Amino acid sequence: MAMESAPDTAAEARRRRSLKPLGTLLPYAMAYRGRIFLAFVALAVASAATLVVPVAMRRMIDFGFSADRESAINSYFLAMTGVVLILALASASRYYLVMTLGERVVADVRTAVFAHLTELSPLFFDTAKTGEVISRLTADTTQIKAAFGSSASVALRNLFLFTGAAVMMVVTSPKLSVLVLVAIPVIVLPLLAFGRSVRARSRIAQDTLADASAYAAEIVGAMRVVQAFTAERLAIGRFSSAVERAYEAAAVSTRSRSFLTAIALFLIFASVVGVLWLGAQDVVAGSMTAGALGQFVLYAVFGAGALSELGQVWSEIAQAAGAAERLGELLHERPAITAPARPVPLPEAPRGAIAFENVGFAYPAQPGRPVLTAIDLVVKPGETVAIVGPSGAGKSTLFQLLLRYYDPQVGRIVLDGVPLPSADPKRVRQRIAVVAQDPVVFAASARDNIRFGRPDASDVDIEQAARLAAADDFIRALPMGYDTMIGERGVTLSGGQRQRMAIARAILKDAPVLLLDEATSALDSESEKVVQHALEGLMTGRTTLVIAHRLATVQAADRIVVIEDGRIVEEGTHEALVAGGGLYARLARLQFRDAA
Ligand SMILES: Nc1ncnc2c1ncn2[C@@H]1O[C@H](COP(=O)(O)OP(=O)(O)OP(=O)(O)O)[C@@H](O)[C@H]1O
Repeated sequence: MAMESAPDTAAEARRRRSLKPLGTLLPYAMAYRGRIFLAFVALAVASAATLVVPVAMRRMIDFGFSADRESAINSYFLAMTGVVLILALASASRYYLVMTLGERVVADVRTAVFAHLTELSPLFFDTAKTGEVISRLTADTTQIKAAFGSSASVALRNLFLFTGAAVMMVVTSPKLSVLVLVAIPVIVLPLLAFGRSVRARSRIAQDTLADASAYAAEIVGAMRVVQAFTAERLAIGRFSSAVERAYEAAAVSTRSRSFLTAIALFLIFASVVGVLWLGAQDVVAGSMTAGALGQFVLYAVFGAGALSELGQVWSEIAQAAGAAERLGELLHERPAITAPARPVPLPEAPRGAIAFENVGFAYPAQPGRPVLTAIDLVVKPGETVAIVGPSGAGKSTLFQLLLRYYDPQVGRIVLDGVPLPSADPKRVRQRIAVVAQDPVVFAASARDNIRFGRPDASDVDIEQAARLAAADDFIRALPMGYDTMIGERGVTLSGGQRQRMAIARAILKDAPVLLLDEATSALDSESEKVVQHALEGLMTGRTTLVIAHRLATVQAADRIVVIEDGRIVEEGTHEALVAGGGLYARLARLQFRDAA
């Protein structure tokens, strides 16, 4: 990943140079075999046409320029034009075929990686850096596009050209070819040695740039906070020094690149001049025609050009191999939670019966710290259970386990008679509707935001759900009603409005089990009443677990479960628990507004 800035170790460098990871992409490319074949044909034709040009030139020099051969001149030039036309058409076809192939393959890879991401468990996203994942999806795939598109075709074309030019050089003049053969290591070896250090420097430049972008992304997401603390100067200072570091690294890398260019140009052209000089002696001595020398030099230039382009392209392809490797890692990441080979079907006619049996759990990120201990909780179909407890007690974790984002290390959870690990997690989640404390709205229309609850719902269903959730009025008042874009790049909704959207979503989903995480802060008492009313409608006839922050909720619940430090410490009705004078009585006094 471009983000990592660890220094290159030898093993790392070896791995980097291996092209094996590109194999990951082979299946994606092979879906377009026909196009690859056509690209090869175009490539071969273009290379052959290029190689014909020096021969034609030699003939013109040696035989063409004499007054008595006027018609021959005409036909040579005509033939040349024909060759050049073929060259142009074949090159254009190759370019088109190869570039669209790159775009096509990368589009498929992106979709595959994204689809795979949606399958991964929350455990992966607990530890993965969002920026890094996004960079794999965008930057790494772009590198692959370059490799599949331009680089691969440039490499192949130059390989063709180099081989052809080398053969034709030997055919034209074996003696000069031997000289060139001696010159090649003199040119190539220093360039190779120097090229490696240039690559290392440009990698450092890339990494520092990634650091700067990561910092910018973080600040852009938190601009309000930065401004609230008037920390703009601090932010600018840190960003500009990150940018400066990136500039310094880029300047160093560019300096060594320019130096490399100078050396390469000098060595290559000095050798050409040398060969030309030796050849000129032969021409003077009469052992070689001027045309043959011209032809030879042209092939030598073609060959050298091809070789230097191969060198450049090599590093691009190696980079793409690195990118492919990182994408491969992502694609091979297995979700921690999967459906068993033969999942036990949940009983039809869902009842919504939930049982936590002696559940003990610690988040995989902190295995040594139990968050839930010995939780025994049976919730009957249709029952409403309020969960109360201090912050960090483990209330939301109960929901996460029920949704099977994680598996408990001890005990088990049973839904409608089926232990969760025996069932298909997707089927389990289909039976559960969630209204989160801070509901997410997507950058989509209000209608599509609600439709998220049930993708096949009709517009009528959606508006019905919105009415029940007391969201219909405010949605209709939006500039374009249900078609108003909300979320990022759209209308910003208030906390209470977002909650009602989420409730509408849950109503639309019409699942037998409802998980509510009440928000206290988002609502004023007026909208609280509206939301409460909407929720009551939603809760009837469903099994409901609600993390309760409101007195009204706990009073309406069939049962209250009090959690402290991951254990159930009290259980009963509001009145019984207040009378008991335990933790709940204390919490109730402190926590519930208008409790007095
Ligand atoms: N994804 C996670 N990875 C690691 N630890 C977590 C994760 N989510 C929560 N925790 C930890 O688990 C503990 C219980 O968190 P949980 O969210 O269940 O508490 P809560 O009772 O819902 O609190 P609150 O009322 O403040 O939302 C906390 O100490 C928290 O730091």
